[in-house]
Amino acid sequence: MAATATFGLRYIPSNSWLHKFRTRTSIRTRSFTTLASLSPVEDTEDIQLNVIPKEVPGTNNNNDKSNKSYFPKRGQTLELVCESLAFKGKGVCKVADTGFALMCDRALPGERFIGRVTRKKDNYAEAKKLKTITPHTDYVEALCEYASHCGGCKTQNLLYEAQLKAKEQQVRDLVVHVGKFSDQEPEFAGAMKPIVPCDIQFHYRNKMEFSFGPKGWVPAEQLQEKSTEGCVYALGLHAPGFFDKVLNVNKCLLQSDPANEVLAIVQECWRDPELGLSPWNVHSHSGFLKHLMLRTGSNVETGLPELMVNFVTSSDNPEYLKPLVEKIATISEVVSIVNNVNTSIGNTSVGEKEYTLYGKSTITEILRGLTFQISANSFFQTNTRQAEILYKLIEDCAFLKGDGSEIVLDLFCGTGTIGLTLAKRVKHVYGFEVVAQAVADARQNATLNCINNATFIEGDLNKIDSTFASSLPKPDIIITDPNRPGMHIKLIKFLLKLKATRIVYVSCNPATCARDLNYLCYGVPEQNIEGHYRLSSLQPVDMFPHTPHIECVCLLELR
Ligand SMILES: C[S@@+](CC[C@H](N)C(=O)[O-])C[C@H]1O[C@@H](n2cnc3c(N)ncnc32)[C@H](O)[C@@H]1O
Repeated sequence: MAATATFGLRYIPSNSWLHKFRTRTSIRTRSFTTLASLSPVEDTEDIQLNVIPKEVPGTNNNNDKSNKSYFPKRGQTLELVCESLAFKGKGVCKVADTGFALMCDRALPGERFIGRVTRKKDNYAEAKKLKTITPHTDYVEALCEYASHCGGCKTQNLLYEAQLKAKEQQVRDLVVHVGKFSDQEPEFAGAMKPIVPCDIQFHYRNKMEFSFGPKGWVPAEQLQEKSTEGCVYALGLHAPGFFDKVLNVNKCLLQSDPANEVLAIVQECWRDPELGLSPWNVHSHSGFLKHLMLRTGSNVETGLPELMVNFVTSSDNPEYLKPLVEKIATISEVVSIVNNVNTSIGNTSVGEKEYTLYGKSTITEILRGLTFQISANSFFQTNTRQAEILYKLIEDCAFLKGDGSEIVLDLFCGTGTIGLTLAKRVKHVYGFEVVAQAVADARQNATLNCINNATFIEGDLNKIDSTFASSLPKPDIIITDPNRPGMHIKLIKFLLKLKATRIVYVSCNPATCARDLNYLCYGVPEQNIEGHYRLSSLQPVDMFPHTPHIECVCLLELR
C-alpha cells in the first residue's frame, strides 16, 4: 500500500542544494555541558564534541585563567597522559605536570606519550601523538597495515573489551552531561544497560565506499625523503581530516573477502594508461572516476555473499568502464555492476543517472527473515549481523501486544526495514523518510515480503507543520531512528503533544540522542513545554568495532 500524500511535510528533494547544505553543514560546539550548544537546529549534521568535559577526572586546569603558565602553546611538545576516550574516539589527555586537558586522536586511555600541540583556543587544545612512552595496558597489535593512519579504524590498537568499556562510558557520560540525567538516581542506574558487543570484529561491513584521487597521501612518518609526495593516483579512503587526500588502500579488513578481491582487481588495472581513466580532482573539478562503492549482500537461496560494484563517475561515459567491468565480472560473487553518473562538483556518490553495466541493479539482503532488495543508493544498516541483534532489541523495547491491534510510526524509516520487521505483529505501520529512492525501496520491500499493512510516506521530518500525521490514526508506538543530527525541535514537540505510550529511540549519535532524551523527559522549559516520558532503558550496541561509532536503543515510556 503506497500513500502519495505528504501529510503536512514540505519536501526538499534530496538532490537539491539546500538538502545537501543541510546534511553536510557541520557545527562545532565548545561547551560539553550545555544543552543549548546541542540545540536541535537543522544544521547539526556533524556536531563535533571537540570539547574538554568540565568533569575530566582529576584536576582540570583549563578554566583556571589565573595561571596562564598552564596554557600550552601551538607547536609545543609536551608529555601527556591519556585519561579516557571521548566522543568520536579522541583521547582526553592531561599535560603531565600542569593538568591542562587536551584532545588527541589515537591516544589510548592510560597511555603516556609525547605530543605536539596542533590547535590552541581559549580553554581548548588539540595535540598530535608523536611517540609513546608507556603504552596502554590493553594495547594490541593492529591486524590492518593501515590502522595507524587510516581514518576508519582508529582504535584497532585497543583490546576489543577495552573499546567496549570506553564506548559504554562515553554513552553514560553524555547522558549525564548533555542529557542531564543523574547517575545517582536508581531509575537511571536501572535504565542504563551494559553495551552489547559485536561478535564478529572484522569483515562486518556490507558496504564500503572508496575514493579516487589524483595524488595519494602518505603519512609524514612514512615518507622516505622530504621530496617524496606520495604515490600518484590513489584509490582508497580519505586521509583523516582531509577531503582532498586519499590514502591508497589495497585491502580493507572491515569488508568481505570478495569485496577485497574486487578492490584488488580495480587497483591493479585502473591506472593502466591504455584505459585512459583519470581520478576526480576535487580542486580542479576534472577527472572521471569519483568513487568505487562495494556492497555485499546474501544470496536468498544459498545465503552466500553476492556483490554489487558501483562506479561513481563525473560524466556520462559508461563505455569507458567496459574493460574494468569485464575483469570484475569474472568474480563469481559479483551479480551487479552499476555506474552512477554524478556531474556535480561535489563529492557525493548518488548519481543523477544510473546504468546497469552487468547483471542486475539490486542485490538482496536478508534481515530477520525478510528479504530486501537494495539498490546502489539505498540506505541499509551496514553491519547486517549486528542489525539482527539491534532490531531484536527494538522489537523487545516496543513491547508489542502481538494481537495486531497497534499502530506504529516508523520515523526516519530508510528502506522500511524496522517497520517491516514489526508489521506482522501490528495493525499498521506508517513509515516516514526524506529520500525518494529509499521510500520506493521500502514500498517494494513491503510487496516483496507480502506485507500489505505498511505505508511509506516521503517527506522531510525537519519541515513538519501542525497538520503532520493528522489524518493518520493515533500511534501506540513510535520508533524514531534519526541520523546524526538527531530530531528537529518541531518533531520533538509533535511527539510530546502526541503522547504515544512508548517511544523507541534508535540513535547513531549518543550526543544528540542525550539531548533529545532530555527534551522528551524533562521538556523544553524555555518554550514552556513539559516532558512526558521516563527513560526506562538505554542500551548501547557496538555495531562498528575499532571505530568510534556507537549505536543506542532507548525506551521511553509515557509517565
Ligand atoms: C539512521 S538512518 C535509519 C534508517 C532505518 N531506520 C534503518 O534502520 O535502516 C536515518 C534515515 O533518516 C533519513 N532522514 C534523514 N533526515 C531526514 C529528514 N529530515 N526527514 C526524513 N527522513 C530523514 C535518512 O535518509 C535515513 O534513511
